[in-house]
Amino acid sequence: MGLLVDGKWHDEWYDTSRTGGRFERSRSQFRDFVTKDGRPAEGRERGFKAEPGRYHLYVSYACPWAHRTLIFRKLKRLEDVISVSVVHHFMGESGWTFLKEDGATGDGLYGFDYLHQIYTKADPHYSGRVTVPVLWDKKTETIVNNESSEIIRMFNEAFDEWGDASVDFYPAELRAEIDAINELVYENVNNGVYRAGFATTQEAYEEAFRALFDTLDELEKRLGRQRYLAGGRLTEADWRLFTTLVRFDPVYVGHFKCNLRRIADYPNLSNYLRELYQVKGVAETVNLHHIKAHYYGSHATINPTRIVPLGPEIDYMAPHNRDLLAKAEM
Ligand SMILES: N[C@@H](CCC(=O)N[C@@H](CS)C(=O)NCC(=O)O)C(=O)O
Repeated sequence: MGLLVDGKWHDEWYDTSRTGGRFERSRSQFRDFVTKDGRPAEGRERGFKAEPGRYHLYVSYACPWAHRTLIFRKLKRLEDVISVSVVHHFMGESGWTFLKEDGATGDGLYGFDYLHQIYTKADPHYSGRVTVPVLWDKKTETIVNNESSEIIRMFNEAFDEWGDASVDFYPAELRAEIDAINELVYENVNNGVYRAGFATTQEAYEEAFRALFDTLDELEKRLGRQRYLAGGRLTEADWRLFTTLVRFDPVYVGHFKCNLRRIADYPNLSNYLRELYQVKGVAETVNLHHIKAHYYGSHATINPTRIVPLGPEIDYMAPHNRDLLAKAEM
């Protein structure tokens, strides 16, 4: 685990000394958009035109943020349009690597050994964390964007000429609702589990833990009234929650000490999780081996023995009861 400073790799764990033991996620730095016409998106500098075969995605199967982009690529039928490389699940002193074993693909473009080489190829003076996902432009050989919430917005519409235009996870009439849910879920759940797990003081841990379970309790109630987070229609908000829920019982309960309740203890959340898992194509994007091996194996400050627990036994393919709640007409 480390970061680049002016293009040089430094092996360093997160510094929580100036934030009272609180983990603060750093802001993603590459923020341009691929657009249908190639003009820069509002407020962004560089323009990138949507073209089949031009873009490449670097992901980890372990990472919940990268997982969002894999789900969108799959459900928008972009697998032949956007190519992918999968990093190895172990993130050690060199950060994410392209070690080609155990389901990792290696770097399909340059044959690099480390993901940080992709960042310095884009910007030889880059300073900051080297994270997945990365959306790479093969034509200009640079990083377009390394912020998952924006990459999924591009996948949702920019490539519709080649993908499935009938699928829209961010419909205009639900945007305000989706944005509000995203904010709550990002802060307290998606990032909340990390804030609990990476906290280095009791106080910081408890703060994150309480906000996490208060929010899960609230979501449980919401899902008792409606089928999906924004109502009767499956949206981006659901996929963003899904990638945390699917990792929760196998990893966050134990490794990140998020153990007040398991998702299995929440009837609505657990049925909802199974429904999403069973959406055609989604199970193929979930790699529980990479997920468990990454967290338990890579975070030596939290799990120094690096032993990966064998349990729990979970059947995400077991039937769910969400048909009891109406699905909106699409
Ligand atoms: N805001 C980013 C966060 C991505 C992120 O933090 N990814 C983690 C893996 S789950 C990572 O690559 N961490 C490496 C590091 O922090 O050094 C996004 O959503 O795309």
